[in-house]
Amino acid sequence: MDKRRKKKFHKNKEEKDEKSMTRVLREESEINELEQKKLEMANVNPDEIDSFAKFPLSKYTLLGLKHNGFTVPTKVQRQTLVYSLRGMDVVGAAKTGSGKTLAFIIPLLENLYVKKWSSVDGLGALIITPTRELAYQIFEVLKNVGKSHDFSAGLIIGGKDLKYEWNLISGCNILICTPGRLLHHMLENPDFSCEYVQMLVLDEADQCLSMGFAETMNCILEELPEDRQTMLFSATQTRDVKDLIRAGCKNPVFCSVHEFSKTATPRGLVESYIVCKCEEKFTFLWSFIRHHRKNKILVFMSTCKQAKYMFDIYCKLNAGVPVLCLHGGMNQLRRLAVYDIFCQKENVVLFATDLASRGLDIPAVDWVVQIDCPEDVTTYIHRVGRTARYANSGEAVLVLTPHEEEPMLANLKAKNIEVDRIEVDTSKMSSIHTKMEIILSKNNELKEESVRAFKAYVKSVTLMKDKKVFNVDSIDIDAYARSLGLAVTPRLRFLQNQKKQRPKQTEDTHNWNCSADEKPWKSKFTTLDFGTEDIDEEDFLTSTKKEQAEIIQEEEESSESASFPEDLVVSSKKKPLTKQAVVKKLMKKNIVLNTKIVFNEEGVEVKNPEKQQTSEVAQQLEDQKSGINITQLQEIMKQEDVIDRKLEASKKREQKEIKKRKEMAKKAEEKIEVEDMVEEGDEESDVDERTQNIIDSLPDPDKIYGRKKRDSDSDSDDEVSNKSSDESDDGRGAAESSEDDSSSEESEPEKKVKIR
Ligand SMILES: Nc1ncnc2c1ncn2[C@@H]1O[C@H](COP(=O)(O)OP(=O)(O)OP(=O)(O)O)[C@@H](O)[C@H]1O
Repeated sequence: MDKRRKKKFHKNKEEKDEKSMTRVLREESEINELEQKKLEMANVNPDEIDSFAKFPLSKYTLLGLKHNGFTVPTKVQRQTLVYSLRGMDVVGAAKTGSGKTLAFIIPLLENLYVKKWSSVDGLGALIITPTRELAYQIFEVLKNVGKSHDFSAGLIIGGKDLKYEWNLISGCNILICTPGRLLHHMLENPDFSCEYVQMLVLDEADQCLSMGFAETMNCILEELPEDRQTMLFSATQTRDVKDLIRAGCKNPVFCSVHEFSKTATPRGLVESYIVCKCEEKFTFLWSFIRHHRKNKILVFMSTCKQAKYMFDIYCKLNAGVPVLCLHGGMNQLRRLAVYDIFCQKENVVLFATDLASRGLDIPAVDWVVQIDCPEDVTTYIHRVGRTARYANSGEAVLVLTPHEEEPMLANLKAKNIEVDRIEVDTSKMSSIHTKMEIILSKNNELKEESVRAFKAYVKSVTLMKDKKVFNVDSIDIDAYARSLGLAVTPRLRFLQNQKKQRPKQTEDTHNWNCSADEKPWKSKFTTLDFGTEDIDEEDFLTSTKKEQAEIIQEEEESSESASFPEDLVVSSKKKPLTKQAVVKKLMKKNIVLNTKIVFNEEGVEVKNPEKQQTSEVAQQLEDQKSGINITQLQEIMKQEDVIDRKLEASKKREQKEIKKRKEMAKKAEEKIEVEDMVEEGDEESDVDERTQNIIDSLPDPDKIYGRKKRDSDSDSDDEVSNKSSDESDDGRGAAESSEDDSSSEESEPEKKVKIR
């Protein structure tokens, strides 16, 4: 290094040191100031704080808040920050969309800052939340608001190689995680340490502490140091002291912001319900979606299988609005991509399970439709809370069956939730059962999906805890199956078994066909009549028939013939094969019927391995340290689509080749048959010639035996002739085998034909 460069290097270093020194000094004096202000806050009335600047917050946090447009704190933020900033344990309860995320992110950043937490100190704060989408959303808020701070944050939500995450998360100061994945790291990663964790946040605390996560959470909580600050947040907060003790809360301040509010749901939310029979739900949904095509709609269903089926059938039905689905059966990339698309689009329908019911902050959702009755009031509150967030308005409609109506309304009323009944304009309704049936009759895969959706729903009703609301006997099983497009009602073994076990008495009391006196609510309201179809729908029906025919043709060409050998595809003309016959044929052809199902470490089924193929960008994403860039995700989805298309194209090419080969083989067979016939003709003349030659070479029998004797020996002549013919057969065989040899070199299909 020459002198000049050395000098410059030293000068730069000095400048850097000076800068960091001033920063350290400035931060230190700021921290002292903040500590002083925090002490004064004990006497402040939180309701009088009308700006974040009035809180003892660092410049970095205030900058982050300002950049993201947060200047005035919400009620839950005001009420909780006065305690949480002083390091106290807080149990926060506030309506959905009221800003609870910032209420825990701000104290988390501030308290680490005041403790001068740095990379060498390791993990300082943990945020645990029940779903991946929610964890991702919190991570984004943290990234944006904490931009000016020096902390490193990580997202652990599964779906990535565990070992790869080991080293990466060891340097993180803040971790946002789902319970399962966090425990995975705690158990399997020797480098992972929670020894110095200063703060624990449980978002959607009641769910985190619920039965479903009980074991996992207990293990996690055992590993955390007792001397820490704990913050619990939820719209439906737990009040169970046992839960609070389990979570490690010490003298927590309970901030129930909307405790005395008239209703437990947001002010800008218009809530209503409709009553219709189970089998009429999908007609209602179809008409609702068709009449709200310009809106963003979130439809909640009970099970993954229903959400998947609804999405797939709506893709075929063409509702005139983009449709999406979000459920636990999807892989992480798709889930996050769907979530992002739904956030961005203005008119779109999302079929989702309760996976999407909690915490998701989706902008501008116009409608929340609960096509299946929620499990309980808590679920209801979270589902409807996906609309009317912060200062916005929104609408929610709950679909109840006549049986569910009375008990569910009573449950809602008990929690201060009033919903108005709306009568549906039946003249604008049209049935889609027939359309669904047409599609299913030609699409086996979809039919199977429909069966699965049917069974899953009935099972879910059977398993619901609240037996007053949910009664499987109130469902007209056959009619419900029809409403899903099924021509035949699938067998429900679990229901039959259950019925066998149940005493007859209870069955009778819950019977759907009970007398009018036993159903007081039924006499109050008229049942919906979905008889009339509007013109719009009529047009739709004609157009879809054509489309359906095309779809059917395509599917028959691509899927069926591709996956089954020709003789197993039952054509309409042929006699249908029995199940046993199909199985026998499949076994003969060495086709494996039961395929292995592979699960990943998260317990999620790994679908078609081809589908696991990821594009380059996807692999880059896998290698990322933490967090998911949504623009990158979109890019991945595009590239994945290209790969999917290529795969599809190559499959089609393969099918074409197979078809071509078969045709060639057939032609070759025909050609050989013709040649054989020609050969036989030639040979016959050869035989005649040869026979003639032999006959010619023999002595004249007339000369030896006289005319009479020869006549009586006509049989032996035949013998000679037969023998010659045998010889000629042999000769033909030889000729053919030599032909075989030559043809085998020339063309493969011909050989196949010969062998067969
Ligand atoms: N102080 C604020 N000023 C303006 N907007 C805010 C403020 N605080 C939060 N918000 C906005 O309010 C919306 C809802 O916030 P958040 O997601 O934190 O609600 P939540 O109470 O956690 O809801 P849920 O119970 O459904 O999880 C977000 O879009 C957020 O950006």
